[in-house]
Amino acid sequence: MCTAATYKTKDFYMGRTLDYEFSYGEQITITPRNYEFDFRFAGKIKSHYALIGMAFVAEGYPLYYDAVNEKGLGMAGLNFVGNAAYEEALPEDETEVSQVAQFEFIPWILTQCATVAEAREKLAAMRLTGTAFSEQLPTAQLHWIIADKDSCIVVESMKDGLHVYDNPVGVLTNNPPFPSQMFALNNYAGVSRKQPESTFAGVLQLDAYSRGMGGMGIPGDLSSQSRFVKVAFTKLNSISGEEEDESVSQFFHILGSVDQQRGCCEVTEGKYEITIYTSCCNTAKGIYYYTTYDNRQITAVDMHAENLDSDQLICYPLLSKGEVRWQNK
Ligand SMILES: C[C@H](CCC(=O)NCCS(=O)(=O)O)[C@H]1CC[C@H]2[C@@H]3[C@H](O)C[C@@H]4C[C@H](O)CC[C@]4(C)[C@H]3C[C@H](O)[C@]12C
Repeated sequence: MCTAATYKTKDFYMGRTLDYEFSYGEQITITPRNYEFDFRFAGKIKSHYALIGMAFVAEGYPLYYDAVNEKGLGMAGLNFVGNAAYEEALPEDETEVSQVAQFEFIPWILTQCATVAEAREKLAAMRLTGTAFSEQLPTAQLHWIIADKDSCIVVESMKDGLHVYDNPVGVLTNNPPFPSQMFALNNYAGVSRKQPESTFAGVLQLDAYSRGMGGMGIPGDLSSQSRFVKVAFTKLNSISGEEEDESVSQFFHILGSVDQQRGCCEVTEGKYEITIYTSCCNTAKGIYYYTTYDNRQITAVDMHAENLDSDQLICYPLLSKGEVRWQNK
């Protein structure tokens, strides 16, 4: 499972949890402006917006899971297994629109678009193909969240075509498709951050017998639908200061509400999904903050500390070993 969320204070933040039972060896990856993208069908882009995000670099190519660009547009891919369906690639002379392989989708949008509005224009003129990166790295079944400080959309490529939905909640998890996720929020219309009132039945006077009963009724399991509801409630009720440290701290608490602990979700015999990493990107400043399962200390990489006019990828391996800060020895 995975969860993505956006958060706005003085700046705009976007991030995700990556829940899985193994890691591909992903790294924080900065793609500077002059790294040449050689798209499978859409040709080369030599000069473009710079990106920072999490990617598995294969054969020198950044296979992004989530990223933001220097203009403040962000995007993340989350599993959509069983529902994702892509187009067959057509010969060039049989289509007028750009064909983009699913593994190229994040760089295709983020190298060229500064806003969600511009991304929408690209989406209206493209076919997303199921082309695999390689035999060893087959097609990933994903859907995507794309956001800037003003709006957020979800893109789902399904058997009946490419859907682009407004996302007023700024949250995405996995299955079912986004409209069903949104619809499920109706079941929680009565939930409140306040202590519950006794409205169960007129003949009964029920007691709010403990503090902390705000949010009563929100699901707590790790299913995708439940995480959607939980993180939407947490994010939309979230209160924090506006400063960077307060915003980043709060963001990790929002995604922490759906953190996945080893042992709770067995995906195959003896294999457990865990939150491998959690990210939070300040989209205005190009800073990628992250924690890992064993390293709860927030670590950060700033894209603007690098030479963004270079043509070489810049990678930082995840610092995944945690440290205890002793106070008495
Ligand atoms: C497994 C990841 C999604 C995690 C997630 O959503 N978990 C939920 C599990 S569940 O269904 O709800 O059980 C996805 C997110 C991004 C994906 C990667 C990116 O799309 C980049 C390439 C794309 C290649 O086609 C396959 C390898 C790959 C490197 C992908 C591997 C894997 O599918 C990733 C890492």
